[in-house]
Amino acid sequence: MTSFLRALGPEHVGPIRARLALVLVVSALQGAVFALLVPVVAVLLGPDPAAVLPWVGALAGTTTVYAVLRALGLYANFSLGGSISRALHRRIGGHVVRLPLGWFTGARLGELNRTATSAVSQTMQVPVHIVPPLADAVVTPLVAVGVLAFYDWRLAAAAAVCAPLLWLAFRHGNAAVERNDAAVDAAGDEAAGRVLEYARAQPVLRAFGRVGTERSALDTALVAQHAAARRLLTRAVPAIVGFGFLVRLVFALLLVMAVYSALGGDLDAALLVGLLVLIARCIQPLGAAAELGAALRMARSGPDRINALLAVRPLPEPKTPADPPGSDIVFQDVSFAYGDGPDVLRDVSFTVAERSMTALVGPSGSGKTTVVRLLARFYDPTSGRITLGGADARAIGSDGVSERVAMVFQDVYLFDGSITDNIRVGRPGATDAEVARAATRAGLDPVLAELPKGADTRVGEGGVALSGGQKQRVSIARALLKDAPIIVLDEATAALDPENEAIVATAIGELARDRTLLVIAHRLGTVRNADQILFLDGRGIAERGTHDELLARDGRYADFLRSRERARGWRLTARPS
Ligand SMILES: Nc1ncnc2c1ncn2[C@@H]1O[C@H](COP(=O)(O)OP(=O)(O)OP(=O)(O)O)[C@@H](O)[C@H]1O
Repeated sequence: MTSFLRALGPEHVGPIRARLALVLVVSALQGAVFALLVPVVAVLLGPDPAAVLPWVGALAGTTTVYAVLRALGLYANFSLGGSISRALHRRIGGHVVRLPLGWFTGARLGELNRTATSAVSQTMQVPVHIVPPLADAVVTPLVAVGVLAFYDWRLAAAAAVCAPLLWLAFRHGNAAVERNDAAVDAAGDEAAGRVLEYARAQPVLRAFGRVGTERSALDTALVAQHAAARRLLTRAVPAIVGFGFLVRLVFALLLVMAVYSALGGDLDAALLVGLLVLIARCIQPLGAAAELGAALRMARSGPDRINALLAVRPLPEPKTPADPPGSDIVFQDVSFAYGDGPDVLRDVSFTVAERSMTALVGPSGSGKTTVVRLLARFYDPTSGRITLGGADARAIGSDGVSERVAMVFQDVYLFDGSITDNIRVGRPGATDAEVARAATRAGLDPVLAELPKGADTRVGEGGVALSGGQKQRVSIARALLKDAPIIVLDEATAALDPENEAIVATAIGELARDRTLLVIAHRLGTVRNADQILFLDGRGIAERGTHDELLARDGRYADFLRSRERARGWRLTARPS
């Protein structure tokens, strides 16, 4: 319950407690209605049936109050369910937008998807569909035992002795679910992640003729999920059925005792019938307790999952963000590791002067992307500091950094909307004329002229597909519109056709003008033009200098270029003077 209330947030504690109180009152009233059946039946079958009227009145009154409160509870459930799911979606959404961009990896997206859908619905189930019948299962029989005690202490004592036994069986069922539920959940996460991966990897899989799912990671994950669910069922079902059996055994015992007392003359026959009615009415709700307990246990993973997400700490943000005018970049003794992994960068220091171009070069996995992620504040460094225009990125804050830095990546995400909408992502308040100008400067006009509705043509899902070079031009148009002083550019590794290549190069030249540029360089033309090249090797900067200086040194950069030259036809010559 604590985990559930924590997930909902403090403003829901009051309403949920009130709902819980109503549930308990309704269950107790149900017990009272059952209990009143005892005197009604007993008096009706006794020597003076006319004396039943006051009991019938009490039964009718209690039943009316019970029915009204039960109906109110059902009505409250509807609005409670809706308000819980709205509150949880707001909490999750409000939190996720504050998380560092580095948090959003592929696996995390699968997790987030499950948290926003099944975890929310599981959490909603608890007060709406699980707690009310569980309260009936526990409170109603307790009231019945109280009534038994009033009429026949031996029957009540027998019921009280059996109660711990039932409790143990209930706990046993819950423990069986608890032991296996975490495994089912983990297997579900793995399968959800693999489904996403399988969908994303379709081009690669098909290219290699891997059309089916047999022997794939997805297949393994689905089989594991199936096995985990079967294990849960095979462990939990016997425990749940066993509990139901035990409940019926206890009631059979009470029935035998009651009949035995009646035969011995210790219990009035009419009262016996009344007590039998009471006992019989309690079997059904109590019998469902184990199943509901298991459902409650399984639903707990919902709030647990939401709490785990809410516990991910956003990056600290300044109260009054710094707003430096400059756009030079300084990395000062920056070290960084992903989570508990090894250092990807160690004591990295470099300066990118305002309006200059720095190229990041290095083998795959050497840390180029990590450098630009740190610059864009996807993460904060583990130690050291990064300054933009002289102010620490942490003092500028995530929003301030994002305003200053425009990113042009090779895998451009296009929303399902028009090209204009997609460019306007760069600056949502931009006018149509500004968007059109950015499109022209990014070399998009020839593309738009070919499309049926020009810039209003829908792209992305359900719309026309753009080529890699065309998408990159949309990304450049976004950056031009954003007009940020610092540009981070990840050059396309995939070869573009010569025409596209020339247009993209011109558009990038347009973007780079008067701006500070940090480029993950894959093209010889770029490294030649860079004011500074930083050659990374997976720990830090192994070499730095201009293309000519580094070639003259004939070190690792020159080696790297030679291997590239062999692989791709880069020509290794110093810049013509
Ligand atoms: N999200 C992440 N979580 C954990 N480790 C990561 C993550 N991203 C990158 N790494 C690791 O950090 C190291 C540097 O990766 P990075 O992506 O910065 O290299 P890169 O030079 O950009 O590589 P490439 O040229 O292949 O894109 C690699 O060992 C990589 O496995």
